[in-house]
Amino acid sequence: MSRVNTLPILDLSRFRVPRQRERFLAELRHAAHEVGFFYLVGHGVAPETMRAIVDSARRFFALPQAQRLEIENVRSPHFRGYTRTGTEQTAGGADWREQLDIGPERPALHLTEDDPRYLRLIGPNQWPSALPELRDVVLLWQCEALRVSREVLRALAVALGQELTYFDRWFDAEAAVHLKVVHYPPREPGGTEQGVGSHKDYGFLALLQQDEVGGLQVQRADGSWIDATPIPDSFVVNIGEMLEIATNGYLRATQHRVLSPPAGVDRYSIPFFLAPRLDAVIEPIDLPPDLAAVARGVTQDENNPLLAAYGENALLGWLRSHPRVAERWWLTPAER
Ligand SMILES: O=C(O)CCC(=O)C(=O)O
Ligand SMILES: [Fe+2]
Repeated sequence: MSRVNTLPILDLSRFRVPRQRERFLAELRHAAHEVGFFYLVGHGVAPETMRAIVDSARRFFALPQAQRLEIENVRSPHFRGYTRTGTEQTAGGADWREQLDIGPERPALHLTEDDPRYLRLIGPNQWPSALPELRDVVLLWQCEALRVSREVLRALAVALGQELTYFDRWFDAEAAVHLKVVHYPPREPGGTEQGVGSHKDYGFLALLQQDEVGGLQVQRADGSWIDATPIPDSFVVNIGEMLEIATNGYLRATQHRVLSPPAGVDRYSIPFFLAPRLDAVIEPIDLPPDLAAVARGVTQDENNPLLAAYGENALLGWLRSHPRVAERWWLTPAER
């Protein structure tokens, strides 16, 4: 097999043009099966919307630390809010990035002991009082990212021989979103190069807006890395673990990581994650025989078991990546 050096580029607008649709679907199927990662253009998100969120990110991370810490995620049982540099854990190491985690705008539920514990992930966001415009900018961007990623998911359903709306059974548009506004500070002399450690994403798919700096890398099957060099006005899309499970490994959830920018350079990115409902139990898709014949089975990683119930899977990920929130709100005294 030839060795790919760049990620494929897909133009989503071709999905809407009847004459181009079959060809687009074949390319999408190939990219999602072989690499699990691709650039997306023709998505229709206004350049101003993409620019506004990066501007807001710069302004937020330039606030005095005391103002960022007003909305620190340790104040939220729902893992929402600001994470300081070096406190998030991935692949057993600390990530050299700070971020704002934002989910669906919903009130917390009144829960009893008998409810599944992952329902406590539902709850309000925290917004910075020093930058009130951030909320509107982020919620508009979130709305667009949801529209685009749902269209990609629909295209994937068709590419897998299913109805356009196949994935809707596991889906609740109001609940399905999570995004991060991320700042990767420059590498420090003698410091770590781990912007974020190697990992796969949990949900159906991720849609990433990155600035012009670069640093995202995607792992090939032989363990080497491809640079996801920034392409202006594009998103980077990758397959999440739930699609790997649903397709018995026909689609690939690929390991990826970010290397810290060099001295003097800051990187900003906004990853968006499209997820099933928390209570969804993902079942295998009845794939067409030619696709089923080349499904590789689901990769089992003992550090990261793939569980069928999405909410439990997501919760384990949150607990692992944010130990301070876990300790404060989630672990019993015996577990601490
Ligand atoms: O910032 C990036 O380029 C990627 C971030 C990422 O993979 C993640 O947060 O899951
Ligand atoms: Fe990721």
